[in-house]
Amino acid sequence: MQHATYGSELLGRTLAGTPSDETSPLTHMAVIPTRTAQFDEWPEWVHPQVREAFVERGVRTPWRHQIAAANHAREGRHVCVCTGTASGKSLAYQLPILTTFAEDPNATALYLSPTKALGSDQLRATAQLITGRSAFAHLQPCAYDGDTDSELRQWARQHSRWIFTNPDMLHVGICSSHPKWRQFFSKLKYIVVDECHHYRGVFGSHTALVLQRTLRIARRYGADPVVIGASATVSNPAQALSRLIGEDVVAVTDDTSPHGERTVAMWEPGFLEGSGGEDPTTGENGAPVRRAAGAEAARLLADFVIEGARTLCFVRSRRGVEVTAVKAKQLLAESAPELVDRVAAYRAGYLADDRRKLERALSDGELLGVATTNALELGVDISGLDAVVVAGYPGTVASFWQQAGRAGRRGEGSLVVMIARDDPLDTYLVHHPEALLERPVEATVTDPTNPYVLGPHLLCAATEFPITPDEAEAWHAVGVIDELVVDGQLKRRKAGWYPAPGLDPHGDIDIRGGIGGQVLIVDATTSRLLGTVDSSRAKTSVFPGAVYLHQGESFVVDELDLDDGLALAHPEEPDWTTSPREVSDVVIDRVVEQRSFGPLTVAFVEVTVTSQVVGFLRKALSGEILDQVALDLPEESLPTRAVMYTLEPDTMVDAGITPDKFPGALHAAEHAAIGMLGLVATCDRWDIGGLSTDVHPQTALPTVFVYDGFPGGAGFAERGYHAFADWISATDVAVSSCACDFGCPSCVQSPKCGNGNEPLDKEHAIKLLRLLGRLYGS
Ligand SMILES: Nc1ncnc2c1ncn2[C@@H]1O[C@H](COP(=O)(O)OP(=O)(O)OP(=O)(O)O)[C@@H](O)[C@H]1O
Repeated sequence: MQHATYGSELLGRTLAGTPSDETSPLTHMAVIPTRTAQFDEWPEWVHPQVREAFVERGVRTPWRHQIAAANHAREGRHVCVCTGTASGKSLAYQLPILTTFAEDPNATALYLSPTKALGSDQLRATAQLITGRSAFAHLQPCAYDGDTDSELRQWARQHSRWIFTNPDMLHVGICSSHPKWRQFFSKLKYIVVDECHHYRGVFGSHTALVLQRTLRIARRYGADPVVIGASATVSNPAQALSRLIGEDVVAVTDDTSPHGERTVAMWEPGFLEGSGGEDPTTGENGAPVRRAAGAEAARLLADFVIEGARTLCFVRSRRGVEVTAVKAKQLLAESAPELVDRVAAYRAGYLADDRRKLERALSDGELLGVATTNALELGVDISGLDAVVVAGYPGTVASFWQQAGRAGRRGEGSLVVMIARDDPLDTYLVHHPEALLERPVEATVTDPTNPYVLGPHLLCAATEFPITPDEAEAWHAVGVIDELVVDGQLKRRKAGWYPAPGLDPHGDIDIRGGIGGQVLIVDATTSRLLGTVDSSRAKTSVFPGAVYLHQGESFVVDELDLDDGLALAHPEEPDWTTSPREVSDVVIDRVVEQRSFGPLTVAFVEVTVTSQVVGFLRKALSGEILDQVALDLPEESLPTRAVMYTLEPDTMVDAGITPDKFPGALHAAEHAAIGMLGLVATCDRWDIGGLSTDVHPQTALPTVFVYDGFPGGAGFAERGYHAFADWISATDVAVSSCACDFGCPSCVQSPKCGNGNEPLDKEHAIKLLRLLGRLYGS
């Protein structure tokens, strides 16, 4: 049994032998104190068999927040429960749903999760809860997703009263054939939207429209379902769920479950030294390179395992997971060979059975350390670990807490270590821990009015039931509908809008992939389908020569055929990674909104970005550049939205930036700002792009654009526009506090720069960012 201060002690032992001066990897430590439980009574309305089921599973008394949320749902209010990981959110929705099932033998419910794996976990938990109880004999909870075979699907439609599915299947397999689901829809009492913080960006916008279509169908069949949202980490939960369903929502946020003391450490790996010590290893343009977060994570994982701490180590990439586990095993082989077999790797693509085995192995102590991708972030009943290592900021505060939340048994201490990667946002966070530890999780950005998302859903909605004028109004869809009418896809009649004959739009929407077609990635040696990639991203991710990773296996792409939507690859494990080089242009199509402050103008604009991948860089795994390879791929254009600023050249000169420094200053400031946009919007740098120029043909001024990498936009640039002051001042702090001399990946270099990170001028970028901060709002 560990004790309350276990986390801090484990950290202390791990730090032994590292420098204690300013080169110490520990940049900050925080202690989150123990919280004791607050209980409530079982409400009168809870069916005795439901209560019995919980008591038998060890839940003798519910926590207060569970009852608060359950009461709202029972009383017919849409509710979003946002309390920590493992705070018993499932009980909050199971209570009202199971009670309703026990009272009404025809009632039905839907459970939605962003991943199939989480859906099957929840289904299993529900099945265990009700097995052998007469009140639920006819419930037949059932999964209905891409893996369900057609016989079972038919059975589920007819017999199951609780369907566990995901937004993709709800869209393509349920809403599209609603007449077959008539009985189910007409009795639909509850819809659970689990892990609702996952529905962000384009995926979130699609899911919002799927949910709104689902509610609409249920109402047409006479039902009026209550929606229960759940998430450990969503900002403004009432608003987040309300955006998804388009209706009012109440929130329950006061977590009354108990947890032990949690120590959170921020960790920054030191710079790599060359073999002689005085010849440091360098990356692009001679920049210093830090020790990789994965290597540092492997060392901590091995250390913690030696200490006997049950540890989960989150690594961003699948390959990183394998490398971290292998390295940790190598370290253990040297110092504690008996522990080598108690470390394992885990990543997406594993089957439910493997997950179960892993959960069991971790909880009974057979395994002590597991390196994983975020596949284990959601809904796996692994909590109560002694330590969690987060190797690289997972992109959102929400994910960070989701991962960190796996540490800590009730009443006992635990340790969370967040290791910074060589990246401006990671660097900023380990030096400004308040921006991670004290900041509310970021607003989930969705934009269901994006015409590229809305248009196809309107077609689906119209084939489900004709769209009424009130609905068109509520979806902010009048303009888009008019265009669909002009296109001949919708017909206007008296009662509303009808689909053109023969229209079959459901299959054209890919809820996850964004917008447009898909490119299939195939192993040409075996004809095996490895995966798919959105066609708009194919040329930057599966260009000829690209190293492509699939579930830990490495492939090199030989051929990309954009017309046929096919990328052919062969298995190969080279000692380098590849990153595309791209040239692009931005044309401003329309200014949506703008603000001017003397010589500074900041605007939210609609743009068309034209880009062409012209080659790629090969980088050694240490970060060193090996060479550049030229490519000949077609030009592409992306209509999207951007936040943009322009500055008068004279003002820049007055601020100490001479015209010869404009390109490097603007380019470096743009890169750093892209890296930091994730601080104000739920996105990472791969969701957005940028362009800077010392004279833009339309503005005739030095201009910087940061745009959404999705047709029609995804809402990220818009957040940047509205949170411009916070975003730019954090960017300024990130760049100026970075310890490098001339710019490195931790501040102004970008791993996806189309120009090989040239020119970049860190010193003048800081002057530029200061100037923006001074002018903005003045
Ligand atoms: N009132 C309670 N008293 C004691 N244990 C409880 C109580 N409520 C739930 N639990 C237990 O806590 C554990 C976590 O519950 P659950 O999986 O519902 O949490 P969660 O908030 O949904 O977690 P996650 O954030 O991982 O989705 C389960 O093992 C559950 O049985």
